[in-house]
Amino acid sequence: MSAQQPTILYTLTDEAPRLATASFLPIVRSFTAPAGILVDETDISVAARVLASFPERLTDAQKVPDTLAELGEKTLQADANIIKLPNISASVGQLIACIKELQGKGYAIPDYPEDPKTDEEKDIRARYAKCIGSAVNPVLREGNSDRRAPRAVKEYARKNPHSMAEWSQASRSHVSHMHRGDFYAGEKSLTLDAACDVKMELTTQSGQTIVLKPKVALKAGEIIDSMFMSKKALVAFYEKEIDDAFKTGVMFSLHVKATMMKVSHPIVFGHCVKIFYKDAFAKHGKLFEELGVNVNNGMANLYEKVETLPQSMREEIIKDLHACHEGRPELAMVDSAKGITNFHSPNDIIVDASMPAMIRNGGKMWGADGRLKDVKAVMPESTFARIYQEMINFCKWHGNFDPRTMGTVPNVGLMAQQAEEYGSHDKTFEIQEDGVANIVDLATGKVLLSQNVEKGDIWRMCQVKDAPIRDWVKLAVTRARNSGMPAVFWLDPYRPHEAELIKKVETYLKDHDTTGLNIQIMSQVRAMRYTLERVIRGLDTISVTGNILRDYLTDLFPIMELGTSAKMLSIVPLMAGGGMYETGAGGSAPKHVLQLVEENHLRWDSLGEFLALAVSLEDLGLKTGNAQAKILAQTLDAATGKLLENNKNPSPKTGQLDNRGSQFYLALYWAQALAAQTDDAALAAKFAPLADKLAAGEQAIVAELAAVQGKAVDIGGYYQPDLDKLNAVMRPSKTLNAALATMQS
Ligand SMILES: NC(=O)C1=CN([C@@H]2O[C@H](COP(=O)(O)OP(=O)(O)OC[C@H]3O[C@@H](n4cnc5c(N)ncnc54)[C@H](OP(=O)(O)O)[C@@H]3O)[C@@H](O)[C@H]2O)C=CC1
Ligand SMILES: O=C(O)CCC(=O)C(=O)O
Ligand SMILES: [Mg+2]
Repeated sequence: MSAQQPTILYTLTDEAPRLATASFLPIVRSFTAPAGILVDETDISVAARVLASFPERLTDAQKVPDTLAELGEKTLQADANIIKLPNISASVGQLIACIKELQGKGYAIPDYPEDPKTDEEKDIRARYAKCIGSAVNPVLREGNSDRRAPRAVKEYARKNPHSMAEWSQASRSHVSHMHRGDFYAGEKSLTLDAACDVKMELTTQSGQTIVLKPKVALKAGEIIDSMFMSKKALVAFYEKEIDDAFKTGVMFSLHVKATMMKVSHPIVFGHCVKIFYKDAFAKHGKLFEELGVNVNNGMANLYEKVETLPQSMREEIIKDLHACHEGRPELAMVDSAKGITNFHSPNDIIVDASMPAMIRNGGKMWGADGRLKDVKAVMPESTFARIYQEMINFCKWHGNFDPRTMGTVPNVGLMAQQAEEYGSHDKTFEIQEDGVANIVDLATGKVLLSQNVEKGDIWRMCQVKDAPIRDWVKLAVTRARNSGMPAVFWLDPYRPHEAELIKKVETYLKDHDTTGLNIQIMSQVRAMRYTLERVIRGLDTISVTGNILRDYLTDLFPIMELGTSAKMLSIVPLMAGGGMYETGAGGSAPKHVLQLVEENHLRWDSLGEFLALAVSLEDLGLKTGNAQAKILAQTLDAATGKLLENNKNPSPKTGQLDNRGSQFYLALYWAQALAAQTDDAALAAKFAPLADKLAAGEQAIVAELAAVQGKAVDIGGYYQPDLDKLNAVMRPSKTLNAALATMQS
């Protein structure tokens, strides 16, 4: 990395965004090089993170640095300017597939020990645990979150509305959540006057004291919570809801966020599978245990383990599993064509994306027969589930939203420094024995928060530091001022954690000039209702939320308004002064990779990348005084607007314009805008020849990009594609490549 040159760090991630980067980075560099801006890449893919975990097993040539840790350190520096694409938050299944692929490529990394016994196996497992789930975002998110639909994107959606299925008042779809015994029910919370160190320990009924977490350093002003989910209550809840769905003939679905809540949600998921297949587990439970089956990783894990059995036993088990369906409701499918149900893997139905998809579909999900049906959406934790029920109630009454007229709902989210539940997995435990779970001040021995727990309960501690809360309040006021929109803090005074937050919000709002601003605090359900009443009248409202609602709402509203969260502008103003620009608010779309490999068509829309790059350049211009960076930003925005106007987004259909074609049009419009601007004649002169070459080559380029489609291609790997093969597949237009090359020479 060069210290002198202004630098943008561009992340290499996984799946569709990684593919799109192979063609987009050369374009970006052709535009930034003439302005003296360096674009460095940093590989934070799951494959790179796995390799960085086992340096001692790799040859010198194979070793890779711990780029994620390096990037995490960079976020603490004032000059950080990072473009962060979505990455895989791996399930155990995905991790194992990644390990196999890397082993096949000659990397001597160890197998994933599913049931570690020796110290060595425990060490390996602990290292791999750091690669599972949402392992990247929490390291980099050293700031709060500002996500919104840019005006041009919203306008485009108004003029080109995506499909929205109709809602019927007779719909039987609904949300079911626990009403007692969940994390919400018994939460305790406090704000610390002074810094201290605490431990988390369990005093069992038999009188033993087990230290679960020896030390957590807490700062003054920090809010901490202790909460638990009762296993007994959870299991009873599942029994009741499965039974209810069966009796009333409605399809059953379970929605969790096992990527982010990587310790608690696989357990919550596993209990549901065990209850659903209760009879088969009663009969074969012991054998499943011997086989090392862990349904917290989904039914896929069970089927895989059962494969190793002799045929007759295997057939009996499969028969017994099928027999369970008789007294059970129909299960929602992830892929009905392939027979993949909602229980296949906990990462297959990720609540922030799955619930909006269900609501957009008129409250329906796919059944095994490939038809859309009403569904019971089970989300055990009541804390946030109720917002979805409120939206469903609203849709039943008012009908589906209309993207042509609906208002917009940007979000300001409390996220920095592993705020709230999303930072809790190293402080989450499955209780081994009945007892009392205490958070204890290490210096004084005083018990700060205490819970009575039972075997199997999930107990966790969450934290949120004071500085991020102040920063969040400031960001909310700034966004309200800059946008002129009302801002609503979605905070529930009946929830102890949020009651503590409300006190702080009320205090810190006084630090700002809020004259003329409409800033309110409402519980989630009221906030949803208030926002939706405005939405259908075409009015805009900022949602100011904690970390989980940040995640949920920034998929929910964009999916209603724009058809996808990929078109969101997603900024993380880093607290140390730098900026991280996330691309979109969605994921990495595995289906897109499959289509590319089978048909050489990439439907991924890089609009999120275009939007992020523009704000990244704008910020770089402001902070380094590089006037050309500002011009690059303005012209890129204009080019993105033109791209939308001219409908040059990728089509999902093979044979039509895809990601590569869309990127070409962006380059054409960007070069034309740069050539046409009059603020910097030298820059205009540099880009005029490129604009001419791209305009003259349009037909040839589009034809070259279309000619390759329709055939299978090999990119040399899923988790670690072969770079030569990837570049060849993603950059098939000789005319475009030659034009871009003239800018870097
Ligand atoms: N910030 C991050 O790093 C995040 C990472 N993830 C990870 O992403 C993976 C998949 O998650 P999932 O919940 O399925 O969500 P996705 O957002 O990947 O997928 C939902 C659907 O949205 C559409 N979509 C999303 N982005 C784009 C885009 N840029 N262009 C076109 N269409 C898009 C696709 O629809 P269609 O198929 O119709 O084209 C896709 O199938 C998981 O590994 C998850 O952990 C998830 C969220 C955020
Ligand atoms: O990190 C992840 O797994 C998902 C992040 C996410 O969904 C979000 O921030 O919107
Ligand atoms: Mg999300």
